[in-house]
Amino acid sequence: MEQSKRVSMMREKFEAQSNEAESSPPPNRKPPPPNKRVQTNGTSSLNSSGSSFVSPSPSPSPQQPVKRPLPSPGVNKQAPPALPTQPRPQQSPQQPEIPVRPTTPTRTPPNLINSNGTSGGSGFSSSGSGNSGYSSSNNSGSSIHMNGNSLNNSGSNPVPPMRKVSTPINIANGGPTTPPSSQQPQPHSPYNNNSTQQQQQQTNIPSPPPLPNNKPKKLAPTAVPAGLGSIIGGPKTPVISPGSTSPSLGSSNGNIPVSTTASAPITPTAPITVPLATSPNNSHKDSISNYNNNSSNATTSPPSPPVGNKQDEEKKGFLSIFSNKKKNKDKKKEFSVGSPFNVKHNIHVNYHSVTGFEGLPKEWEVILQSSGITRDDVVEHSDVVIDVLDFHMQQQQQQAQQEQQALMQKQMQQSGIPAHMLNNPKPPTIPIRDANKQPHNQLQPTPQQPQQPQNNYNNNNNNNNQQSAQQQSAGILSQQQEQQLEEMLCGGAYDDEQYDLNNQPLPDETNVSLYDLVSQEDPTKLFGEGSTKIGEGAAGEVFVVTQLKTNNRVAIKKMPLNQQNMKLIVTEIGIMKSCRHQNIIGYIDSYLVGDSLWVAMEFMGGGCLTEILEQFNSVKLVEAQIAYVCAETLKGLAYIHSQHRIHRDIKSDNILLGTDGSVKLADFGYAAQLTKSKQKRVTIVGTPYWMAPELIRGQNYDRKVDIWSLGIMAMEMAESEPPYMSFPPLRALFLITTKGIPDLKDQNKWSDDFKDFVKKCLDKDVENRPEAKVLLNHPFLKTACNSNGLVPAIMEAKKAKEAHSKFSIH
Ligand SMILES: Nc1ncnc2c1ncn2[C@@H]1O[C@H](COP(=O)(O)OP(=O)(O)OP(=O)(O)O)[C@@H](O)[C@H]1O
Repeated sequence: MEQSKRVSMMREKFEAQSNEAESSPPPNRKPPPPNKRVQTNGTSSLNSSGSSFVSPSPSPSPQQPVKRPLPSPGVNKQAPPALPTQPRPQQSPQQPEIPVRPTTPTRTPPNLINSNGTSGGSGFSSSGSGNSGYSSSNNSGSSIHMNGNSLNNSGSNPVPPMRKVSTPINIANGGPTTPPSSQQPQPHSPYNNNSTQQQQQQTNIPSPPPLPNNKPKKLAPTAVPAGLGSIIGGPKTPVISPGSTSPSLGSSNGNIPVSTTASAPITPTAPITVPLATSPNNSHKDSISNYNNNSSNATTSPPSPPVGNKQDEEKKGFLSIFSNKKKNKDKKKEFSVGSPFNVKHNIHVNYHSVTGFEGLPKEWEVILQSSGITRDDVVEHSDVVIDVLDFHMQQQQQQAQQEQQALMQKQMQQSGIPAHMLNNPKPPTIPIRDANKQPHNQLQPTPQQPQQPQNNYNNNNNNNNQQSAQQQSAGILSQQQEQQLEEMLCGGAYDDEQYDLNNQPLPDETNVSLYDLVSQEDPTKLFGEGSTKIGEGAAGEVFVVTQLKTNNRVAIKKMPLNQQNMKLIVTEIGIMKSCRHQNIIGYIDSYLVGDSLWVAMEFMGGGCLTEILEQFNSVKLVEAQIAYVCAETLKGLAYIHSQHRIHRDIKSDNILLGTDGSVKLADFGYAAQLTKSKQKRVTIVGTPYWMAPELIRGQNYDRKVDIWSLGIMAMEMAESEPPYMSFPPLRALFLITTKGIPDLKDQNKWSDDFKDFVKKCLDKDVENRPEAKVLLNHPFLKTACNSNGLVPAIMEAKKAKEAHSKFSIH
């Protein structure tokens, strides 16, 4: 596809998403606290208020030897309902399919962006450093004035300071499942000051929460778009100053009128509508148009197309690289010009014939600045740059969505109406395969889940495949299956058959609702009163409590519920519940408590693998330990892959360790179930540094993305951090995609087997990248220690951590 067109579509999509974001419903998962992965010793008690676990936050230790990533604002853990995904339309103005899952603070990526959304060195600065050719300090070109402002200026910085790098993200490239919501206040936006009374009402006064059966209404086009639309086609339309020359991003074809070129002055009283798409039928354009003009008929003669003089052709701006590729085509674009009102010129985009653009919309500047992508990169890998920018824009949009959702959630809480009831009177259903036995006396089978005995595990009888597939989608294990699972859970021997993909036919999609999955019991009667907070992530907080019946310690993850994360949570617990394997965290049950869902699971006293890696200065894993963790992780992966599931967020943070050295996969928030109708995925989900290239590019991908992430995790264990951690996420994504993964730093330190294992996991050619089951036979894994071999590292890391924390207290 032509670059200019792609840029144009990307912009269109972004603006449409920005609009959606402004009008999208309340938040999903709880935004992450400043410090994730904080182990605390605070205790609290359970109650049914939904916020019963209270635990003092640990004091941050300034003495931590290894800094883990702070949350990256632009890189939000996004949640996909993985189950069923929309294909990724290249030109979709729709929202991401899946709710945003807030970031979790872990490692600290470089923060190249200051509070003004600018950084040095990228050459994209609008202030014109003059070094790169992407900016200009010379305003010899003409200037375009646009009304409105960017997210940066409106208090919603599109690329806020980095908070966390290891933040999982999830971007579905299909349409949004997020119904638009009521209005959001527009903090500090100049629009608020300049807009009409109607605008003020719509942007500043939060509407009451929607009634249960009313689908939240999408904001009228009067909503202030969050993204570029706010600058370009937003509430205030760009006003072209007399004689201005277009620095339009897509000026060559007129697709992306950041500003338009006008051969004649247009006075502030003249209505201007800036089309955001080339298609005259583009509904998004129409909506913007109507918004701007309050009159869909207000059109005037089209302004001249971008000036195609020699200087323009020589422009060196970043986007000209794309736009110049087809510069002579599509110049005759129709512009409808409506009447502006109460116009103010807040943004000035200048174009300098030599140095490029000055005053580009903040979002674009920030994206370019933070990416660290050079002009040469763009020339060489323009497709990748567009993919990465596209990806980044969607992230920003999701970020904005999160913030709005958080606000709405707060309003709902204040109104005393449970968020999940307001947003989601009917529980969402998603297709999952509940292969597990329904918990006793809790769940009534749904119509889609006839309770029939079945054999969906290790079914070697091909004749039974069809029947088995049906049974799988129905759930419930036979006695024999139960037995097999119990053996596995008890650490019994496994055989290769259990990981055979052919033995597990793709399931049909089955709709399962949250209410089908949760227990109706009162957890406050099941667990002891004292609880200790042991962790915190984007999805919620984790506590350890005592199960009264067994006197065992169990972990409870408490996740606030709302419409956005409902699907995600259903996916997570649906998959957890139906996974029974020695290397998968054991699911106990889940409970609805107020507005929250409590998920009870097996407690892993060793914490997560990251906790060892955080103590890298004092605790270093040796190859035998790395091989052991890789092998155990692979067993878990081979198991879930055999069920046609993809974890999609494999990293040290999601590997939990027992004090006995056991290793288990956790956090299935981003897992996906492949089904007969959806055998590949396109949703972009994961955590940037661990993401496979095919996933970053938004291509069809499958379970092999987990193998890639395992390879990154192996490097993480060797070097304490994943490759490219010192780069900002966007740059890292670019490097992963274009350059692949660099070799382990100290080549002499590691065996050939280990290096080969890593290399095989990180093969960019998906076909060559081995399946989990195949990798289990890799010679490197033969060198693994046993579970006892990992225990010392777990204990040492704990000690080191305690020592640091004591040190920091005194
Ligand atoms: N079963 C468990 N046993 C012990 N600790 C746990 C358990 N589950 C979670 N934790 C701790 O709580 C932390 C957060 O848990 P988890 O990763 O599941 O939450 P999350 O909100 O999904 O996080 P993320 O932001 O990574 O998605 C983990 O890193 C781990 O330290």
